[in-house]
Amino acid sequence: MTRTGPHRVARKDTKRTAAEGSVSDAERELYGGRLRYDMSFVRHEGPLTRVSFRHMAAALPRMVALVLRTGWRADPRAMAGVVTAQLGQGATAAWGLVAVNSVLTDLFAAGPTGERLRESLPALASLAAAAVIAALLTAWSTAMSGRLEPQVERAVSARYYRAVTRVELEATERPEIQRVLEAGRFGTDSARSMLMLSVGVGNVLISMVAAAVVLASLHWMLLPMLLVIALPKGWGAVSSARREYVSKLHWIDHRRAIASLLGFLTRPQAQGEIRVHAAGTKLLNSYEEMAHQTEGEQRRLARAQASTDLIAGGFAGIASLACYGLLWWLLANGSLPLAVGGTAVLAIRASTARLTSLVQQVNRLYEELLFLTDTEDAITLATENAIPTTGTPLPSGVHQIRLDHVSYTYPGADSPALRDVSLRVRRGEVTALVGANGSGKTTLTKVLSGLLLPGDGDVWWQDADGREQVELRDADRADLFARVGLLAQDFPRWEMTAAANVAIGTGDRVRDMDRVKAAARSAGVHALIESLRHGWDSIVFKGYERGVQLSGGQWQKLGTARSLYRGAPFLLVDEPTSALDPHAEIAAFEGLWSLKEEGRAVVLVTHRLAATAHADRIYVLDQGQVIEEGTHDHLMARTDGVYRSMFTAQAAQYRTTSPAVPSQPGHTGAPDPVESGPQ
Ligand SMILES: Nc1ncnc2c1ncn2[C@@H]1O[C@H](COP(=O)(O)OP(=O)(O)OP(=O)(O)O)[C@@H](O)[C@H]1O
Repeated sequence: MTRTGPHRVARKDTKRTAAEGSVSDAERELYGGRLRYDMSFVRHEGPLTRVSFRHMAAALPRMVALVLRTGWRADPRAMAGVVTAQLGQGATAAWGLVAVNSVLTDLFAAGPTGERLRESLPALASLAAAAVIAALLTAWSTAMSGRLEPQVERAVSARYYRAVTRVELEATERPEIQRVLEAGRFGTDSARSMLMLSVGVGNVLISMVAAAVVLASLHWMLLPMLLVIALPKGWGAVSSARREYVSKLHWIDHRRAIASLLGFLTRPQAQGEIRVHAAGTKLLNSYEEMAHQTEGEQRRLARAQASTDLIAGGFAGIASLACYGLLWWLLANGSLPLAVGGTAVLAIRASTARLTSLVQQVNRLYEELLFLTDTEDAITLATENAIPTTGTPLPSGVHQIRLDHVSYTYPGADSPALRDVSLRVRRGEVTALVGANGSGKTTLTKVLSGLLLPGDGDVWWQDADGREQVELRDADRADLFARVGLLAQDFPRWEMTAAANVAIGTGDRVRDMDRVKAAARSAGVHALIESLRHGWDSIVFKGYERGVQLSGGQWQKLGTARSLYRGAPFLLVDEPTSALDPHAEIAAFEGLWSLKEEGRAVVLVTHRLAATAHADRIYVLDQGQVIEEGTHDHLMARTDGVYRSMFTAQAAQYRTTSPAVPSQPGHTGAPDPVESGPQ
């Protein structure tokens, strides 16, 4: 949205839309305008603000069908119970009205009062029975829907999350898919709300239909009368609901901006700058301004709301007056018995009171329907883009991965991240990937691990002599993933116990604490965890009971332990030592080297070239291409080589006698890079 008006919002400028007027200077300064999510649920703003009662009513069958289907799938008995209770409540409402009519007929009949009261006793008993049965049915409906709602929510959430976690990684990189998948998250609890609202709507609708049927059977004129009163009430309720919704929408942007801003004030990572850079003062002042702006917006909305209510109430009053006039005329000229008139008044009053709640609930039902539709769309899209669950199993003795002329371009990227890459990763070897930032190393590990499928070229998983082989696209991906251990640069830090953080490396397999401890020992983090007051049960996040704060390096060791615990034959580690101290780093590399001795394949992405000196094979990447390959000695022998130049530059930093000052650009002047390199 572009804005050309002055920054300060003039309060009296009533011609401005609510959206434009609700942006404060602070929001413009900190967020460049309204703080909006880049998600497709925002597309519901239009439909929801324009929607008419007719439109919503037309969507009602679809909503009901969706709720019934979801409920039936989750718990057929509870669903049947809810529907039966609802129908029963409608029937008792009709029965109650008929009983009221009988009571009034008996009371208004000719004869002595005592006799008339006695005459009305059976009808009164019937009325009481209807009330008791209605109460029982309400209780039953409450119990059944209470049992059903969480099941419905779980069913939809599980379907959604199962689907989105199976999507091909590349598909999640495409903005158009990512948006749909993300938007689906907001509808997972809509099924539950829809069920709750449907019960409410069903209840009101059935009792209103029952009232209409009873009234029509008493006198045909009573039905149009009910409708005439209902219409202005309905119009008023739709307008109020829509206004309320628009107000909520404008609040959402404000609330989001304010919450984001206040969140920083207490976020641990921001505490230093909040104090030292006075960022806290800036944020607090901005908060004051934004909150002030919001209050003004709220006042404006409240005034508009009051006007709408006044108009709706006025029309409803006029309609009621006309209807009661008509009723009076019917009673006066004897077309309607007095008792029927009394029943009509009671039915009309009860129905119109319910109407407002009906409209509000249908409005919310419609809103939830849109969100639930998003979830269903996300599930469909996720299923279409899912990693196949079938495929050719890998050869039992997989020994190597061979890449033949592999290229890969990220969706939306202008240039490929990998171009024509051919290489081999063998078990019993350490393969190092080196290169400048952005040269494609991480992307390559994603292709090697089967997370990304190349656009061109093949990735073969082969046995030792290459006779048995399966190409990545044909492979059973679950089988393939089972052979891979990953330590990504940005590996997840689960807010769980230390033990869970290691053992989560094997999914839902039963945790083996001996192996957890062995992996931690190899990663150099065992002693630290054992020394904690709650040991392996410590939650490795501060702020929880038993919570502890780990340093960056300690986390990296825990991440390494996780990938080791997996025990996979192909281990891909991306910058595993970037946060480690020198001794820990040496120990970590020694650990990786011992894995090679165990017959595993280690793919090491690192900028620490001292470590790559011992790798069996080094691939140097530049702008997605392999530009050099070989052993350390081989690469160092190339006088004009990129590897040699990088190694030399790094080694020069370790010379303590004279600092590394290149005599000319691109040349470090290091006399003997191998001897002066980090050890
Ligand atoms: N998810 C992504 N979407 C689009 N482009 C990406 C994505 N991830 C990486 N790239 C681009 O692909 C190229 C290679 O990135 P990659 O992360 O593989 O490099 P790298 O060699 O691992 O870098 P570094 O040493 O900084 O970790 C870069 O130009 C990067 O901008």
